[in-house]
Amino acid sequence: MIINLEDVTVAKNKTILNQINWKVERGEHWAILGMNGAGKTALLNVICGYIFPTKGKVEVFGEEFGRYPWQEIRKKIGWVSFSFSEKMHDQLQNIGLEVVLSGKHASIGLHEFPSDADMEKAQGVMKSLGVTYLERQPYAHMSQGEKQRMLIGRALMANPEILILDEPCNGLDFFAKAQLLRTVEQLAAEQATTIIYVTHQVDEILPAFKQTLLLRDGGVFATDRTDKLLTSESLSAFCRTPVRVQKKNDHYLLEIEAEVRANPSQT
Ligand SMILES: Nc1ncnc2c1ncn2[C@@H]1O[C@H](COP(=O)(O)OP(=O)(O)OP(=O)(O)O)[C@@H](O)[C@H]1O
Repeated sequence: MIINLEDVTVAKNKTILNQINWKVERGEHWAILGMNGAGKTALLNVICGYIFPTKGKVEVFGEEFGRYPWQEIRKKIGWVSFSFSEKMHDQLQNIGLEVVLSGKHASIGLHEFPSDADMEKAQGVMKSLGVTYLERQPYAHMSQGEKQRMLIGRALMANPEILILDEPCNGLDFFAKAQLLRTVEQLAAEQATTIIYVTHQVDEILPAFKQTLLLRDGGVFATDRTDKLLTSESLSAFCRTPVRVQKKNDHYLLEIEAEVRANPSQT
């Protein structure tokens, strides 16, 4: 078990997370689907030890929160967040290769001359993400989609045992999104790393994410195999509104029933 949450509750002036139970086995790939304000970020913060649970037990890599130095746990987790890409001001002048290399020590710039082995690894990571062409390009001049892939590369440089992709398609146009999803799909197929993909969007949940957690109002609505959860019936209950889910070319598509009724040609 790589993550084990038991009855985790976080209460501030309101209940943010409510009795979360969730178990992740090493090597599994999970999607976390939830609307705005469902508690996705809070849940990630609990796992990474930035928010203390009010009640319940948090175990990561078999260690219990409160009984183990969590900075050691964090070193083994790569959390790639869209909001982080906005905060990378210090990386702006760095070229792609330097951004990826800096992930080895989770630093902003490069403080030491990289070894040949590190260079080789960074180049390998960039190749696997399809961004070799960005090795010499300043981060500042990259598109949003390229920056996102660069940040994934940066996280991979530290050999994380858990890779968290936190809404990585935010702000991407449909082409960049398709490209990024292809990269994620490939990553999930090739890497032994446990990947957690956090999203609002059903169509981003790729076949490689075989397990899904539906998070609603700070609580676990359901956890199960993705193909069992991403159905019209279960997502209608989850969304509290009739929706229709279809699978096309391995992608799930969700339509709100009212829209379908307004345009019967789609049925
Ligand atoms: N420190 C805090 N104090 C009080 N309320 C908080 C705190 N942090 C988060 N919340 C609230 O908890 C709820 C869950 O927030 P969270 O950011 O985890 O949601 P989310 O699922 O990540 O949403 P989004 O998809 O919009 O990013 C929200 O209603 C938020 O306002």
